[in-house]
Amino acid sequence: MGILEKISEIEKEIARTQKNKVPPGPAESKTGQVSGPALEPSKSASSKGEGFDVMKSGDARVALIGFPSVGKSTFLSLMTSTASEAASYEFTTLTCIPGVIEYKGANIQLLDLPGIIEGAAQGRGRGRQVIAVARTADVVVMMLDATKGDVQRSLLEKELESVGIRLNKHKPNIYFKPKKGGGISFNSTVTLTQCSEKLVQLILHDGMEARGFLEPSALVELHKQIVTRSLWPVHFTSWPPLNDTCGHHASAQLALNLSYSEIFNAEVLFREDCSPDDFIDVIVGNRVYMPCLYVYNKIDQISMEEVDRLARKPNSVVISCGMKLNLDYLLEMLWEYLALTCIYTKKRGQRPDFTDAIILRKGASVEHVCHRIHRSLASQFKYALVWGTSTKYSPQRVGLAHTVEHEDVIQIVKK
Ligand SMILES: Nc1nc2c(ncn2[C@@H]2O[C@H](COP(=O)(O)OP(=O)(O)OP(=O)(O)O)[C@@H](O)[C@H]2O)c(=O)[nH]1
Ligand SMILES: [K+]
Ligand SMILES: [Mg+2]
Repeated sequence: MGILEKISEIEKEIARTQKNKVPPGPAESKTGQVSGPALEPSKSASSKGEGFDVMKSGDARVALIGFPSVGKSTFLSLMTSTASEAASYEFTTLTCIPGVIEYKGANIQLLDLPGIIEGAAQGRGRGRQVIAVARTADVVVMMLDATKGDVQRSLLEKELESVGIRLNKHKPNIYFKPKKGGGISFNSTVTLTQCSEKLVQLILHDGMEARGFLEPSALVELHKQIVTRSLWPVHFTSWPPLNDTCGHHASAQLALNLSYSEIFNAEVLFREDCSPDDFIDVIVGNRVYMPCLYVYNKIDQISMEEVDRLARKPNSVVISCGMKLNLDYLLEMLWEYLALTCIYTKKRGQRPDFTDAIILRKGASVEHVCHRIHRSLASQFKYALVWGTSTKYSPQRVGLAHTVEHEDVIQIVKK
């Protein structure tokens, strides 16, 4: 097959599998002025912003995480006007290289990073710095080599998990409050299929409480979880050692000691059917819940069946940087995952200005809007009128603390 035929084949395949996967209701710009990405690689190599302490800039930050030589730098050079050196040898990139994607009027900071490998979280290579940068991102793009995607993906997921990064998960809806006394009060507003009051107590209490509740296989699993999440403030011992008990002594008496700080008094309310892992995340705290887009690059190297399989995976996009395939769709998905809030302003007696959106992160307030318009506006602020989904009535008078929502229209009234 010639190269052009191959490209058209892949394009057809992508059209079949991916185009209809776009989540409903994308945040279309009302102006219709969709500023496309700069697809031409830039010649001007920028040496600015090297090292890992890159200033946050623009409306959102996306970090490129992946094994060496999956095409992260090639991607940055394609999507932004920054050139990042790409080469066929591993660890070409040694620092954090920032670029900017201009899309729908937003400036999205894209960070090219060194490749990471298994053991990154323990400090292998520059893994620790890379993961620290990933923690600061609004969305992680996990770039994978389509020819070896699945293995790389699960290894990297484990690395990120181990430092408390939770991908494509929301914060578990569990109310948890340690108390001075009164024991453990446990309640749930939904039917629980993975946790029970007993298990919650077991997780909160110290060692001996656990005896008899857990099967050896469950203990082995628990132990694995604790070991893989090395940052847990959890101490775990068992006797006999778990390796010996695995499968052999099904009825062995196990002494389990699991402790964070041995919580005996707390209020626990499950508002969601969470797993024991989710609950432990809540106790430990300090977790980062982050959207992640899995991007399989180099699909020019794999069979059509494989393209099809990868394209159908959840949270996944297939691309080829080499052949510039499906990059527009990737941008659309990225925009969805960033879930930015676009606000339109309106002057008194005039129609809203839909040509110039103010782009903010989710959860932004009227005060954030003011700061975007003018530095001193918040100090002169009297009230604002808001039309849109964030208010009960349209318009509604609101104060600086009011949280705006996507596509709200706002009119600010000064003192
Ligand atoms: N066949 C093919 N090769 C690609 C594609 N994208 C990138 N490459 C090649 O893959 C190699 C590695 O690309 P880089 O952009 O340096 O990869 P990287 O992930 O930045 O690598 P490190 O910085 O070393 O971690 C280069 O030889 C690229 O030309 C693609 O879509 N198809
Ligand atoms: K490389
Ligand atoms: Mg690179």
